[in-house]
Amino acid sequence: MSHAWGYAANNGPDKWCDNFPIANGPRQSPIDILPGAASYDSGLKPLNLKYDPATCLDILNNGHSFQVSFSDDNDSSSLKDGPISGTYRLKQFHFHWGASDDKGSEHTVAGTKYPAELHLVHWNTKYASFGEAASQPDGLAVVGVFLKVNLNQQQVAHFSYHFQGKQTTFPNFDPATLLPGCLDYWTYDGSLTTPPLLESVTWIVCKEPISVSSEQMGKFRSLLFSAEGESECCMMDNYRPPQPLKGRAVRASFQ
Ligand SMILES: Cc1cc(C)[n+](CCc2c[nH]cn2)c(C)c1
Ligand SMILES: [Zn+2]
Repeated sequence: MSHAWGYAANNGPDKWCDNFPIANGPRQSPIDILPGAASYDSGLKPLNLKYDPATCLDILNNGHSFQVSFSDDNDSSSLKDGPISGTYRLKQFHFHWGASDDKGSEHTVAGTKYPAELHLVHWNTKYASFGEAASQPDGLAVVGVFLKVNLNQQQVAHFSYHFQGKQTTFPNFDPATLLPGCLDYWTYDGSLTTPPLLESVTWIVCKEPISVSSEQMGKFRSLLFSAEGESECCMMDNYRPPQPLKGRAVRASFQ
């Protein structure tokens, strides 16, 4: 039977180790970030993010989140500097969110959960492809951005791709509009937060959240885990809880 992992009681994060034993590995994500325990590293460079809206391809409800994908056959949309060396190309971004505004982020800050978290997934161009990079310890760099709800905040973007498998073109979206004004960050070595949970991610979590409207959160929660024709199951609480730090250092780019 194929791995039908999800976020329900019968197939959710507590069950993933049955098919993906790395779930209990030494560098799993997300984590609870303790600002007081993070060490300021003056050697960390500012993030150098360059995004070209022309590389934006499509938006897909993949049954676990909705994902906006980018063409990655050149460095038009890429990440350099920060904690990484070399050039990492943007592959996709997606979100994780809760059923209510008191939960939804994957990373937490001294136990604080945000209503949602954006992940911008980049892969190391020292490898031939995203797929190959995803299996290497320095293969991926994911920029995490917390979302907070600001009443009557304008929409982040009009995503409403309801059913699993629903895909449509999504031209000229500029992911830079999703970045906070201040790019101070925490960084640590971690993993994908969904199966296959590969331990290949340099995490870069921005300290400053971005604001979304409560209407936008409502739109997220109107998406469906289920495919057309199946009994409808609203997509929400699609987040993995924090995992043991297991001695890892968390560094801060700011004092
Ligand atoms: C090869 C690969 C497979 C998957 C499900 N993902 C997404 C897993 C994920 C979602 N949020 C954080 N990690 C990535 C980034 C790479
Ligand atoms: Zn994610």
